[in-house]
Amino acid sequence: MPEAVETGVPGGDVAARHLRTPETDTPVLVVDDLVVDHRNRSTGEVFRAVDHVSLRIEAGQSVAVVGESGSGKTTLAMAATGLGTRGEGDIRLLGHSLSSVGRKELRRLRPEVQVVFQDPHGSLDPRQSVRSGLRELRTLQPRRTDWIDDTGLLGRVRLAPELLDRYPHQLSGGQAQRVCIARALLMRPRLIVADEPTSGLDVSVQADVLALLKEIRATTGAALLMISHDLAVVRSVCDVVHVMYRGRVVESGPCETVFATPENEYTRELLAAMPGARWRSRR
Ligand SMILES: Nc1ncnc2c1ncn2[C@@H]1O[C@H](COP(=O)(O)OP(=O)(O)OP(=O)(O)O)[C@@H](O)[C@H]1O
Repeated sequence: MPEAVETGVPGGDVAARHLRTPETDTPVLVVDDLVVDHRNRSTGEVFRAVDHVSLRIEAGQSVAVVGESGSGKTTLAMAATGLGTRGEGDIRLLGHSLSSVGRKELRRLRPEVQVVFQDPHGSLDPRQSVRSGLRELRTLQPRRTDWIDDTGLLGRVRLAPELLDRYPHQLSGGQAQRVCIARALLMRPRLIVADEPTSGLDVSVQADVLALLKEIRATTGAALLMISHDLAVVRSVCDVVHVMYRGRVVESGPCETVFATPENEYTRELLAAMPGARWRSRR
């Protein structure tokens, strides 16, 4: 069941009310027995990056995939959202199976998933000002994006309107990531995938960006799939965690349970080795 989420939106905020997605019982994402192989271009060797993984994200839920570098988190997220190598297994996005959906339907579904990447500057076109980048999105999706103007949108991610005329190289890492989040928000997605959204940022702005993602989830009702190696980040943002090790999900459950009483040896090692360990020992 989708959880009840307070919008926290002031009464007069028409744009925010329009933004909020309708509650629905259809899970945003269901991944069933996904297998993704990568082939090494020079040796031809096949490497199994995702090995029979299943997971489910309900409407409005906040789900994390954690694991060390190379464990297959990004491959899983990209395949599961139809944005990367598809692999084998069934993936249902908003109730539509990606293996049977037609091109037109896929085009309609695409904007429902927005990805925020680790490197905000790498995600933005260096030749486009913030304003012209937003204009391009509005041209591509006029009806989806007409709920708010540029100034209002930047306000939602706590950026001053003056930044509209800046180019990516004129933005700090934190500002650029907020622009990326604004671009995602503009599309009114049902699922936001955040792939290590704070690991390229100064420590001083990491907490602000996480707080912003949490707020956007609460005010829009969008589900969140957070990819991270940082357990402290996951704990502060997510309800449910899946722990990945060498392409497999080795443990899943509510964050509080998995972090307090990890059952898998690898999860215990992660907790001991990562910043989350400090959090646990402080409790
Ligand atoms: N396009 C590709 N071609 C070949 N191998 C790939 C490709 N993409 C990823 N891999 C390999 O698949 C494995 C999983 O990579 P993936 O990026 O999904 O892991 P990850 O857990 O997200 O790691 P990181 O946090 O470092 O991004 C790694 O060994 C990686 O080298």
